[in-house]
Order: sequence, then C-alpha cells, then structure tokens
Amino acid sequence: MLNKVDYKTQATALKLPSKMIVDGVQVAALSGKTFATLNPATGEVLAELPAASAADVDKAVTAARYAFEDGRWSKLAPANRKKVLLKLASVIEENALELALMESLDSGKTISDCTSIDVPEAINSLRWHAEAVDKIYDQVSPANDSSLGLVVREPIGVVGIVLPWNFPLLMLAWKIGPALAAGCTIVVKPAEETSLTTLRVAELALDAGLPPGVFNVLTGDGPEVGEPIGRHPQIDAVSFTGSTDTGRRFLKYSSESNLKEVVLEMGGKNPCIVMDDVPDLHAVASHIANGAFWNMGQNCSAISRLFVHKDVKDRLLKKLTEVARTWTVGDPLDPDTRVGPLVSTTHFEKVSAYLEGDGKVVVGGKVFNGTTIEPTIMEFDRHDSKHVREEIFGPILSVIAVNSLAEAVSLANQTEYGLAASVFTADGTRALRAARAIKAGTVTVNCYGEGDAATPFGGYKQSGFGGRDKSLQAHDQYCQTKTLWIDLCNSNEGF
Ligand SMILES: NC(=O)C1=CN([C@@H]2O[C@H](COP(=O)(O)OP(=O)(O)OC[C@H]3O[C@@H](n4cnc5c(N)ncnc54)[C@H](O)[C@@H]3O)[C@@H](O)[C@H]2O)C=CC1
Ligand code: BAL
Repeated sequence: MLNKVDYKTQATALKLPSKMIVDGVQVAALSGKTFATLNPATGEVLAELPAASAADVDKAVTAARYAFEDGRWSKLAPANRKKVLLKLASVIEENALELALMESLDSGKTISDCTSIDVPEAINSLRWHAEAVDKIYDQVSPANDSSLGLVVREPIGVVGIVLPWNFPLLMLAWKIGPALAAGCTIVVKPAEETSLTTLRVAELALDAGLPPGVFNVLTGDGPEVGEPIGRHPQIDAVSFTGSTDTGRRFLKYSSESNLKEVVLEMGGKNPCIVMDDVPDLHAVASHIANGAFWNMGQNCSAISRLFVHKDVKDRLLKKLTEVARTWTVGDPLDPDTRVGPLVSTTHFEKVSAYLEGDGKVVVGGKVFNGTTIEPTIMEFDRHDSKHVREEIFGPILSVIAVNSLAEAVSLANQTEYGLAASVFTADGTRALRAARAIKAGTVTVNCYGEGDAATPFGGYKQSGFGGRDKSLQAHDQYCQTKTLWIDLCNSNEGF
C-alpha cells in the first residue's frame, strides 16, 4: 500500500475518461450536453461527462442489437468468450491502482477499500464468471424412448444494466461478468455520481478484444437515460441495483413497453441478532461495526438494526463504542481512513437528518465538512421509530434490546425488506433455526458478510425481484431457456 502523499500524487496525475462508449467508439452525447462529476471529499469538479438522452439510448441499443444478431460475440464458443473475459480481468488488474484511485475520487470511498476490496473483488467476479461459462452444461429431459428433449440455454439478447453509486466498479463486474459470459450485448448506465470507472473499464474491454458494439456505456441521469433503457423495445432484459422506489419504476417501464425481463436488487433494513451466550463480545462488536460502518453504511446489506439480548446489551454497547472509535474519519485518499465522505451533499443531507430523533446516541453523532458522518450508534426502545423502519444508507446503527431469540426473529422480520441478516449465538442449532426463520436472501452466522463469488445475492420481499446476482444463478438472468423436442419415431431401423 502507498502512503497518503503518494496516493494524492498519483491521483493528481490520473487521466480521467470524458466520453461514452457506443459501438466501440468514444462519443459525446448527441445533444452535446454535459454534466459535472464531483469529488465528494472536496466538492471539486473531476470531469465533465456526456449527458445522454433517449436518442443516445436508441443509438447504443441499435449498436448492441446489431452486434448481438450478427453473432460476433453471442455465437463465439464459450471458451473463446472466456479467453476475452479473462484478458479483460488481467487488463483491469494491470490498471488496478488507476481504477482504485478513480473510484475513490469519484465516490468518496476509502482508498484502502478500493485497493483491497472493490478492485480485487471486481477482478475476481469477472474471472469467476469467465471460468464458469465453458463448464455449464445444458440438460436432456427425461423423455420417452421415441423422443429426445433438450433444454438449452441461449443468451437473452441485449441487456440494459443500470448501476448504483455505492459499489460502482464491483456492481458493474457482478452484472457484466455473467451477462457477457452468457453471450449478451450490453448497454450500461452507471449512476450519474460515479461514472468514471465504468467508462474506463469499457475502454479496457476494447483493449482486451471485446468486439465493438458488445459493451456500450451511456452516462447521465435516471429520467434521461435510465427510463429510456427501461422502456426500449429492443432491450430484452434489464438488470438494476439501487433503491426500491426506482426498482419499482423498472417494472412499470417493462409492463408499458415490451415486457422485458427485469431483475432488481434493491434496498435493505438488515437485522443483526446477538444472543447472551456469545463467547467473544469484542469479535462480535468488530463484525457488527464492519457490517454497519463499512463504506460509510452505504451498502444495501449493511447491518442497520441490532437486536441484542438485554443481558448482554450494555457490555456489547461498550465494546461497540470502543470499536467504533477506532474507525478513523478523514481523507479517503489516506490509507488509514476508514470513514470518508458520503457520496454527495444530497445524500449527506438525507442521512444526517436521522441524527435527530427520539433515539439515545450511544456513540458518534458528529458531522464534518458537510459531507461526512462519524460512525453512530443510537438506542431505541420502540421498533416503530423511523430509524428502525427506514433504509438510512449511512453509518447509523439502531439498537433495540430483546428478551429472547423468538422476539428478535419476530422483530427482524417486521420489515418490508429482506436482503440480509446476521445471527450471533454459540448455540449452532438455535443459530440455524433463526437463520431459517428470517426472511432474507443472505443470513450470516457468527459473522457479517455477503458470501463469495459462488453464492447468490439478492433479496426477499421488497429487496429483490426476478433473480440473483453472483454465482451460477446470475447467469440465469441473462439466458433464455429453449426446449428442443426431437421426434425419434420415423425410424425403420428395426431397433
Ligand atoms: N440497494 C442499493 O444498493 C442502493 C440503494 N440506494 C438507496 O436509494 C436511495 C436513493 O439513492 P439514488 O442514487 O437516488 O438511487 P436510485 O435507485 O434512484 O439510483 C440508482 C440508479 O437508478 C437510476 N435511476 C434513478 N432514477 C431513475 C428513473 N426514474 N428511471 C430509471 N433509472 C433511474 C440512477 O440514475 C442510478 O443509475 C439511497 O439513499 C439509498 O437508500 C442507493 C444506491 C444503491
Ligand atoms: N453490497 C452489494 C450490493 C449493494 O450494496 O448494492
């Protein structure tokens, strides 16, 4: 790892992308309009980017459709697609520091996370899906003797990918890895706050040998670019990560256009349960702090409701306070910083409003520079407080004492969301019973996390719809299933 001065020097020398990629060519918006992307740590303008609109969407979709239909990518042997995608992963790896710096500057994410998690995990995700694609077999159905039933997978076609700002590069990789591996062509819209790494990866993809028209990127905002993607009749599927409100819109766009497939990975209000038998409260506190404060709490699977057994609550809060105070707040380019700014002043205003209210602040509560909120823990005695109900998407953890595991599980499920949850107890059977009873797509036991590349990620209830990211299940988002039924009756062979 470099030191702060070196990161700053390297960041100053970065050449930032300023054009979209359509049909393999760097382009401005057809209207010529641009918008500024800011460094949330300083408020400075990093770059002026094309502000695309429906006409640009149409142009990119036409290119993606042509590239899909002529088979330059979709009809390559899976082993050949794998070769190109592995090359892309290697090219990203060669440019890892550049991408990590770009991500940190554009989003406010800490450089230590960008270098140790976002970039390496994005590379890992691309490699995982590339490696998988020439090992996935189709199926033969259990048909009668006079027929042969084949169940084959085909790339779904042109895919629209609409991304959030909290893990720009990693969410890009989670979606383009399986989409490209399956043979689809794609039109990607990064979040307007954090477009830079997506633009750079699309450039690198051309260097790696991805044919033109396969990977198109449009920059701009939701109504101008996201909605035309959602409504475009030549897009076969949309994969979206972001808020539940916007996810809902994609269902409307689909139902009012061509009924394209829609996969939504949305919000969470993720519970963590701690029982009174946990042996090492310091370890538990470290996991919880990581779950709640990592990426400044801007994480759909962040722990945001802690249900702790009343007999251990005070001791756990003491440990959590100690741990939270070790989370250094500061400049995201300083490798010692664990808490940088939130992604934008707009988001800061939304999150900081939750520092007011009926909860008792246990630790934290301070804000800095109009962008940064220190790790904050608030205790509540009512489950219906808005802090305990609403997705905050910032470094604020709400705590409620419970009398039993049954009460904790019941409260954990009292939410419209169902993305992730954690259970801490020394009793394996109780942990598994609780994990099975909680309605969430991922439940971790005695740890916090999201599994690995091989585990599906997505939500129950209003956290998810239509499929999963990661794992082989992610490939299903980007494939159609076709049945081939072959008559074997017309044989005069005598057997
Ligand atoms: N589940 C997750 O990973 C995320 C959740 N959020 C939640 O959403 C809240 C609002 O953040 P936003 O950035 O506004 O999220 P958002 O869901 O509106 O934005 C995500 C993506 O959707 C696009 N989009 C926005 N409006 C659209 C529209 N009308 N049609 C089509 N596409 C549209 C955006 O341009 C962006 O690319 C946050 O405070 C947080 O609670 C935000 C980002 C990620
Ligand atoms: N944590 C990965 C997915 C998300 O936050 O959007």
